[in-house]
Formats: sequence, structure tokens, C-alpha cells
Amino acid sequence: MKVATANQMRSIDKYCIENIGIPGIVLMENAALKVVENIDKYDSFTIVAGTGNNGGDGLAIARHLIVKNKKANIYLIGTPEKMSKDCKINYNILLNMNVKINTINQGEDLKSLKESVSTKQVTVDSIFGTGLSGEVRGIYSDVISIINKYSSYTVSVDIPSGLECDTGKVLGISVKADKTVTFQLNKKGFLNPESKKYTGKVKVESIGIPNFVVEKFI
Ligand SMILES: NC(=O)C1=CN([C@@H]2O[C@H](COP(=O)(O)OP(=O)(O)OC[C@H]3O[C@@H](n4cnc5c(N)ncnc54)[C@H](O)[C@@H]3O)[C@@H](O)[C@H]2O)[C@H](O)CC1
Ligand SMILES: [K+]
Repeated sequence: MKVATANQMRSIDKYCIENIGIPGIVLMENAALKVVENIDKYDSFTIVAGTGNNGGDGLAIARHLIVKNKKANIYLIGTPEKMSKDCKINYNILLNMNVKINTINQGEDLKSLKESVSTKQVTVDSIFGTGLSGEVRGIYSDVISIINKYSSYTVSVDIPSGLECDTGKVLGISVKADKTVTFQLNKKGFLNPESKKYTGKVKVESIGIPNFVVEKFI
């Protein structure tokens, strides 16, 4: 099975968008729908989103769950100003749908997150993906601790947040997922036996990237 590094995934993404003309938001929507396919047998969710494209995936997942009349509590770590372009698109769609988005800035907000993670069936981890760089600290570390302590079933989007894509090493702290839905290709870090504690079962899902593009970079 082919495996990819973070840089290879970024190059594949870039080529799709710039040379083939598949907009990033289309890849993000495909990614979100594949995660929803893997979790839609459940009824209640806590979605924890960062401000990069991994977070954007999570916000799109939340939208599809809401449209399916599932109970979905959304928690955003970071400010809308920091959002990537495609994350912001999905954020604005939810605002236009009058969906409540809880922001986690300080300790007080963590109580609400703990309550949701403890009572909903599934926690969706869409904090960091291939863009994680450097140690996870502060509020991000607090959030991951809460997920690991109180979530009964955790699904990580693309990569458990806190796990380094290329090595499978934990950068300070990582989500311990029951399942990881990773996009298009398995990740090099998942070959590290130590990563199994954090990825749980790995499901590789195509997100509509043509094979010839993958073969160009892998
Ligand atoms: N072709 C594909 O595979 C697709 C993947 N998608 C998703 O996009 C992410 C990668 O998105 P990116 O914006 O590059 O990065 P992340 O969202 O993973 O995180 C970046 C985000 O986090 C901040 N950050 C990074 N390190 C730290 C840290 N140590 N502490 C705090 N904050 C940190 C950074 O500033 C950014 O804000 C990929 O994993 C997939 O989920 C696309 O959606 C579809 C195509
Ligand atoms: K993640």
C-alpha cells in the first residue's frame, strides 16, 4: 500500500487545485462526506475543529450531520480570523444556517466541552491534520486531554490531532482515536507501530484525487 508524507499530500492537493482545477473546497466536501459515511450510524456528536483545513473538514462534517437531523455540538478552537479560506467557507455556511458554534478560548469553555464529550456518542477530532507543526500546547493540549479522558468513541479526521504525519511521533500530546479516517493515502507515520495507540483502526478513503496525480508524487 502506498503511503504519503505531509509534503506529498500538500503537493498532491496543490496540483489538483492548480493544474487540474479541482477546487480545495470540493476535496474538503468529498473528505467530509467520507467521514460522515463512517459515523452516520450514530445519533449524537461533538465536533472539535481547528482553524486549518482539518478544521474545515470538521465543520463540513457537522453540516452534513445536522442536515441528517443528528445532534451535533460544534466547538471551535481558535478565532475565525485565523481560518484558512476553505475552513472559513464552511464556518460561514454554518452561521448562515443559524447553527451554534461554541468557541473555546479559556478554561470556562472547557466545562461545556467536557459535558458534550461525556454525553454524546461520538467525538469527531478535526483539530489538526497534516499541517501540525511543533508541540501541542495550552488550550489545544487541554482540549485533547478532555477528549482522551471523557470521550466514549473518538474518530480522528485524517490524522489523530497531535500525531506527526511523517513519523507517527506524538508532539506533546495526541488524541487517542478509536478510528482514523485518512484521506486518499495511508500516512507514513502510521507505519510506526507506536502510532496504533493513537490512530485506532485506520480507514483510507478516496476523496476524488485522480490516480495519475497520486502517481506523479508517490
Ligand atoms: N488532499 C488532501 O489530503 C486534503 C486534505 N484536507 C485536510 O486538510 C488538512 C491539512 O490542512 P492544513 O490547513 O494544511 O493544516 P491543519 O488543518 O492540519 O492544521 C493547521 C492549523 O493548525 C495550526 N497549527 C499547526 N501546528 C500547531 C500547533 N503545534 N499548535 C497550535 N496550532 C497549530 C496552524 O496554524 C493552522 O491553523 C488535512 O489533514 C486534511 O484534513 C482537505 O480538507 C481536503 C484535501
Ligand atoms: K485530526
